[in-house]
Amino acid sequence: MESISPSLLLTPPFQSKNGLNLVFDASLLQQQPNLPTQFLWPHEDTSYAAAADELNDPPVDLAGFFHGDRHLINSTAAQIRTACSNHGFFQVVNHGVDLALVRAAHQHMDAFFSLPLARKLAVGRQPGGLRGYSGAHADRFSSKLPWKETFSVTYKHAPAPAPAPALDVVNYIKRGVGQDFEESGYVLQRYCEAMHELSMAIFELLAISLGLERLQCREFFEGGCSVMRGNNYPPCKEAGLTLGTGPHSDPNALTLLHQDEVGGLVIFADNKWRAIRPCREAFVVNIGDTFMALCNGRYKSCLHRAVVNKERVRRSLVFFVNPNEDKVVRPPGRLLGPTAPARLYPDFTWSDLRDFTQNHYRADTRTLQHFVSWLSNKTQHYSLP
Ligand SMILES: C=C1C[C@]23C[C@H]1CC[C@H]2[C@]1(C)CCC[C@@](C)(C(=O)O)[C@H]1[C@@H]3C(=O)O
Ligand SMILES: O=C(O)CCC(=O)C(=O)O
Ligand SMILES: [Fe+2]
Repeated sequence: MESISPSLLLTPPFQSKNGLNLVFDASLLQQQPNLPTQFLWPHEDTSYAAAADELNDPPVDLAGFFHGDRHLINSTAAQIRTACSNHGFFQVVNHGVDLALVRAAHQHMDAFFSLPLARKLAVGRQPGGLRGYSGAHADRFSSKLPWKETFSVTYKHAPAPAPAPALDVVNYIKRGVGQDFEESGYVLQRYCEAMHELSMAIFELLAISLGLERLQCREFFEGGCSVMRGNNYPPCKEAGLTLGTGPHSDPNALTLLHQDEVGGLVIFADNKWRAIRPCREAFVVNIGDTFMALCNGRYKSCLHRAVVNKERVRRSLVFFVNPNEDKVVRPPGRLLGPTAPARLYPDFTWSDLRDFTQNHYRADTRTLQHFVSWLSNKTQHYSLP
């Protein structure tokens, strides 16, 4: 804490129980002579990311799937099978999502992040919860802080014959941020609906690619509560010493991400860290730990991180798809059986894994393996960095 001036620390009522919290105000932090030590990441985490070559996998074109062309559906599923078996990452184009909606979602997130700090903190994430504002996660961790602020909302899909469309996102934003953000609420609600539709299409392709019934994965994930998050990564003079998001795999099942034109997403593929060149028309798709467990390790959960830029703010929109919290994650019979490998992971529910990452363990590159040992012995103690 010595390197931080008192104006950079939160004062009551915004302080958390565990004492002094850093204020994530990037322009004030940048006036410090050195990057505050809380934001330093180990050299082995920052060095590879900076030197990364680009990954040049061609994107997956979803046009054939949406036109119902059987031949193209099979070749698309084969392309997905290869990408997911190798590194758990691919990008999709011709995905049917209106690019004007994507642009609007970025703009409304920008408007939120431009608010005075006090208004953002008023909708601060509650301990253990997944929605709300967070500045560098400084309320949860005290070292290796990510150079970012995030705003997250939760979204549960209301199936078609519902009596009235669920407006959870609109209501949360109106109540938490203010009536003046009602329009943002509607835009982000529509964005979540579009992401939900796209994720269901991808689950169909994942099921085909695994040799399952086409609707098997889709049905498993219907009714889950997803999280939509805006990440705002301000510029950082000492970008090479910190990270926007540290190395990790996503604990949820599937992640759909849209990065802006600045770039900064780096994934681990073919034994190397590889930069992902931004593509306005594409969504990045990552397999997460829950899907890896569900398919008994056939598909890898993607290791990735985000670097920050020296001059420019970078933004990304992320949609984390989860199963319903009490659904048991167990590979379907077809992925087991006499010729398939034995079970790699025990049964668990998303609520177990969510609880683990929110209350016991900071998600990183080894979340799933630590989770498995924690499950077998819940008294095992983890300390947050
Ligand atoms: C269950 C979750 C935990 C995180 C948000 C969702 C899905 C991804 C996780 C996260 C993004 C992985 C990197 C570390 C993390 C702390 C972050 O940088 O935000 C993770 C999220 C979290 O715990 O809030
Ligand atoms: O911003 C990015 O490109 C990556 C963010 C990420 O990995 C996450 O939020 O889980
Ligand atoms: Fe991630």
